[in-house]
Amino acid sequence: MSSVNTLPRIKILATGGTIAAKGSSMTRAIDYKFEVGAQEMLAAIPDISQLATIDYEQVCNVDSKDINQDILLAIYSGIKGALNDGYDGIVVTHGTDTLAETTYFIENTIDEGDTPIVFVGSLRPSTSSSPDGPMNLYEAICVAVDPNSKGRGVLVAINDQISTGYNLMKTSANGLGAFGMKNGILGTFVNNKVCYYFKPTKPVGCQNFDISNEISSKGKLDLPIVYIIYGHQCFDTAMIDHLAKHVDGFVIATMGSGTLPKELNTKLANLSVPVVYSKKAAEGLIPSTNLPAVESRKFSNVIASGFLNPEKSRILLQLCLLKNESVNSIREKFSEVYGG
Ligand SMILES: NC(=O)C[C@H](N)C(=O)O
Repeated sequence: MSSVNTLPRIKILATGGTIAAKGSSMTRAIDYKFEVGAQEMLAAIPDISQLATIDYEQVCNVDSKDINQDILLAIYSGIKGALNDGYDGIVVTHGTDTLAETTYFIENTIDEGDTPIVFVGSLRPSTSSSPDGPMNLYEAICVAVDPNSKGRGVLVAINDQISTGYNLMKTSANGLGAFGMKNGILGTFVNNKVCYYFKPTKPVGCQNFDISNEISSKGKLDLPIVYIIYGHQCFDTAMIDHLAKHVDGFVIATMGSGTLPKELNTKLANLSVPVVYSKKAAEGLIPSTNLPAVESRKFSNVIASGFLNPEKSRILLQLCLLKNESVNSIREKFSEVYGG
């Protein structure tokens, strides 16, 4: 009698990160090499074959600090391809340092329909005395096969926590609980059981940019150049004049909730490129009412980031500029982030 395999089909896209790393000893958590491929990662969780039929693709094997536009596009194309191929779920293995940038980019550029897209990484390399990667990968696949994961946008499974990729933020440079942000935690695990706290919904402010026309026939994407500036005491505004020659836009991490020294405000607000006012603080938001002279619209190039931190503001501004949006339309997109 022939048996029909009815297990969900999952596609793994492996990109590297600590989850794919080997260190020189079991206590060494830096200076590792990215030597673990998708096949070896899956070999560490043999029980997964009872839950899903898995195919994999090695997109690259790098530290996430080295993810550039070409790799970002390769991840985007890998996800698009897996969606076209009708997989039931997609899991992307990725380094944690820039995980939130990739998940935010994918959330805003891919409409996943009913197919869960789940990112996963680890804080310890595979050679650690107790690596977290295998369990994190196992749980990410559990999320990808769970019907309750549909309609929630891009998800992240790390350290027994399911989060939205949109709100994700690495809040600690080390430690298993490195993704300790307050907003955007959707659920947890008990063993391999996925438990959501909420019914499916997408985070407020998700955009849906169709970038397919902007990808060249050679498969390249040239995103506009946006620099992030970090506000601090004794800021030398001459730096802005120098940088402004090279950019299509700026994001400024303001000192508080939109506050900057007067001289810096005046400098930024007289530039011909858009400037998004974001924040150094991990939590809280910048409403448009906190922008300099917003009532009179005197400074027409300044935009409030809402809840978005500088990295995410950079990506949203890049996508808006890629689509040649006016400053007013960019401001609208940012205001959707907090309903402002
Ligand atoms: N835990 C990690 O994955 C950190 C690593 N440096 C990366 O982002 O690739």
